[in-house]
Amino acid sequence: MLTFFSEDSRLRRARTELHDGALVSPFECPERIDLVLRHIRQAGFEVRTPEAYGLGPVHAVHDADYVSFLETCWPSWQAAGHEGEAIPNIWPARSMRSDHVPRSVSGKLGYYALGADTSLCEGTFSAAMGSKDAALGAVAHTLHTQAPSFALCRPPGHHAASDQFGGYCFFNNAAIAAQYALDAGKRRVAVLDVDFHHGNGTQEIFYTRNDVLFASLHGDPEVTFPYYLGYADETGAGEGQGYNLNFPLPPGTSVAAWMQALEQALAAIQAQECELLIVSLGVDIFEDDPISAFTFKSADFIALGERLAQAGLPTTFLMEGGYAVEEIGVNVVNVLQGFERES
Ligand SMILES: NCCCNCCCCCC(O)(O)C(F)(F)F
Ligand SMILES: [Zn+2]
Repeated sequence: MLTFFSEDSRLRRARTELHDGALVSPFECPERIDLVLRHIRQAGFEVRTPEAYGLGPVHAVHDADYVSFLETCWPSWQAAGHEGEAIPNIWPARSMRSDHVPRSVSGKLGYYALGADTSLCEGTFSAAMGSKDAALGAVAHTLHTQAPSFALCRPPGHHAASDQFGGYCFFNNAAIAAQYALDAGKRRVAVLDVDFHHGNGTQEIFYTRNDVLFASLHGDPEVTFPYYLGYADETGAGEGQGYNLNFPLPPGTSVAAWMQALEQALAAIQAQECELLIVSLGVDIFEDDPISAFTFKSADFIALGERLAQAGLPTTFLMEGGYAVEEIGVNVVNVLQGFERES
């Protein structure tokens, strides 16, 4: 399967992540790229550098002030004399106001941040630009040829909302790709999120719209990040009512139960006559993933790819999560090869 990847993805090399009360080396590290690329190349997939699509497709999804913040935060943080990486420690929490963006970079940081797990640092903006270009290159290829494609997106995107970063995400690659497809003439696009964590950002971006059907299978937010979105009663609003489907599943969910939820998601995608399928492919549903709690074995990823091919839609896969265990490369390629064999 044709793979798109931008070397700019390597430019974000955060040193710290606030995890379980300590600053640790980030789980979402550049080495993930090499783990996946090695297996992609062993599988014989062509790897193509995408063209630079600029900020237009980003502004079609994200607010301009948020994009400007991402571009200027790191230099502003350094200019303010802060020693460490840019990590928020105050938010417009419930008791505060959120109709005003403070002038200070510390105030802006909390305003635009979902949480404190994602440090901003040198190269973050450039890497996010490379990541969304890979997504755009892949979806443009699928739109042009009907053939499936894969974008090795890093950093990931599905937690990024219209004006918020977090969960290792800055630009919502899946939303940017979906909007690009709609602008290219598709009447309805399905975004299927199979990452262990709920795609809160993708949900927020399309929540009141019926031209994107968002379906997500994920760890129950009662006990799983991002905790505050991803419940089954979130079904869309206004014109989007019925076009948002959440399938929260308890930690330890069997693959059989997970696949049953997938059947429901695919039935809805078929019923709503979607013309393109974008898969937010997180392979952190793997049984050995260090920060997740589902039970996929590597062979189950083949079955996942096969089942998605049976949906019969032009399909673009975008890399989301999956952490530095050797198997993430095997698991990604298993999905893509399973899909290709079944197509
Ligand atoms: N103790 C719980 C710590 C949770 N920390 C943040 C987890 C972020 C997951 C990111 C992801 O896997 O959903 C993505 F696909 F975006 F990369
Ligand atoms: Zn995840």
